[in-house]
Amino acid sequence: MTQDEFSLIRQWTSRSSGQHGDGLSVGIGDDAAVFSLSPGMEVVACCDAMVETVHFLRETMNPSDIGYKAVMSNISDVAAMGGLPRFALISVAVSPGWSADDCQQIYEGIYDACEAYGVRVIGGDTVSSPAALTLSVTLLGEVEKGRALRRSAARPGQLVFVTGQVGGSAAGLDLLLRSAKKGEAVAEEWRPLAWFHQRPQAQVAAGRILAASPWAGALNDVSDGLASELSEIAEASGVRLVIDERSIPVANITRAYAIETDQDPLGWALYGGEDYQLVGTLEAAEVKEAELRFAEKGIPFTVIGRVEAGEPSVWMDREQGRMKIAKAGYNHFGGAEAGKG
Ligand SMILES: Nc1ncnc2c1ncn2[C@@H]1O[C@H](COP(=O)(O)OP(=O)(O)OP(=O)(O)O)[C@@H](O)[C@H]1O
Ligand SMILES: Cc1ncc(C[n+]2csc(CCOP(=O)(O)O)c2C)c(N)n1
Ligand SMILES: [Mg+2]
Ligand SMILES: [Mg+2]
Ligand SMILES: [Mg+2]
Repeated sequence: MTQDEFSLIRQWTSRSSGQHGDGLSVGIGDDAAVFSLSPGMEVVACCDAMVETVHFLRETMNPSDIGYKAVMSNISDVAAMGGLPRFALISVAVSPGWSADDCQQIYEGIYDACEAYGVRVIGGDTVSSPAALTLSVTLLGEVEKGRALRRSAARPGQLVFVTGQVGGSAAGLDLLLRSAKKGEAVAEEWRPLAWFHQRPQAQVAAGRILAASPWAGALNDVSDGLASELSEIAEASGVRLVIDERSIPVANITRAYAIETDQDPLGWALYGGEDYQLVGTLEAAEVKEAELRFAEKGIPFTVIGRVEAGEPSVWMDREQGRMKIAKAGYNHFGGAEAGKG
């Protein structure tokens, strides 16, 4: 870095300059930001970090992808509460090897994600780090008082659904790592898989449909893999979830890549993670209404199973019979078998 901290911050956050109004009374440039929410709303707050070598490598993500995805994973957590994302605080720890221009690119990605979802960057922190660039985002959103959607609201008799498609991000990571190993660019035909990994899109509109409905149950977002997220719902709600293997939505290109590389797309869907789709439950009697609401917004919506009374657990019906799904998936301290590679 050739510039000082303060001029760097000004440069990186230039897309925030001149912002005020819409609830924001003090933005970047003071000791803290000051804002207010819309009347009748309560705050939804979350934070998620991304660490070099754990969440990304130079080979798997461009700097702008890193910024974009750090914001998107947080917007996804707000979506998983049924909330509307509003404001972001960005903390960046820059290690040697990352230039001012790399950081500028990270911020371009941050602002691209924020602008696509109506989020304002209102502050953050900038520090140096001896190793591993780390980006931590705090997202503040809002939801109508009492309407937040919890993991604990699944009830026997409800159906289990997922938005979009799952397993694509893990397939993309596999593709990116294989290409990097060979020292080659990603083949044109598989490029969409890389985008699933680098540029996921949080399902805010889906969360908002659910928060407004009287038929929504539990909700979670897919960061660690379907198996892990479903297990969290089962545990928090004290119910058994039974999933039908054939109904899990996996994109055609993900299936084709699995065949080409002789891998299991179901493994990516269950244990891969980082798809940032929403998975949840809803009243069975209202499934037609739900399908209509999602179709109106062009959001893919698939019923994948049902909620039953029983020991908190997740089961999957397959051709070979019913099997129990372990709470495996990405786990930061979970050892090799827990989906870390
Ligand atoms: N270090 C921490 N201190 C306090 N609370 C934490 C900490 N880490 C996680 N939590 C809280 O634990 C709960 C679960 O967090 P977790 O990170 O598992 O969920 P998530 O963010 O949806 O998943 P992911 O991080 O895989 O995207 C959240 O309420 C979160 O705020
Ligand atoms: C180089 C590289 N290796 C592995 C992965 C996979 N990965 C890392 S963190 C995570 C779960 C979500 O993170 P968190 O739980 O912190 O929100 C997953 C699936 C990756 N993205 N890049
Ligand atoms: Mg988290
Ligand atoms: Mg989450
Ligand atoms: Mg996680």
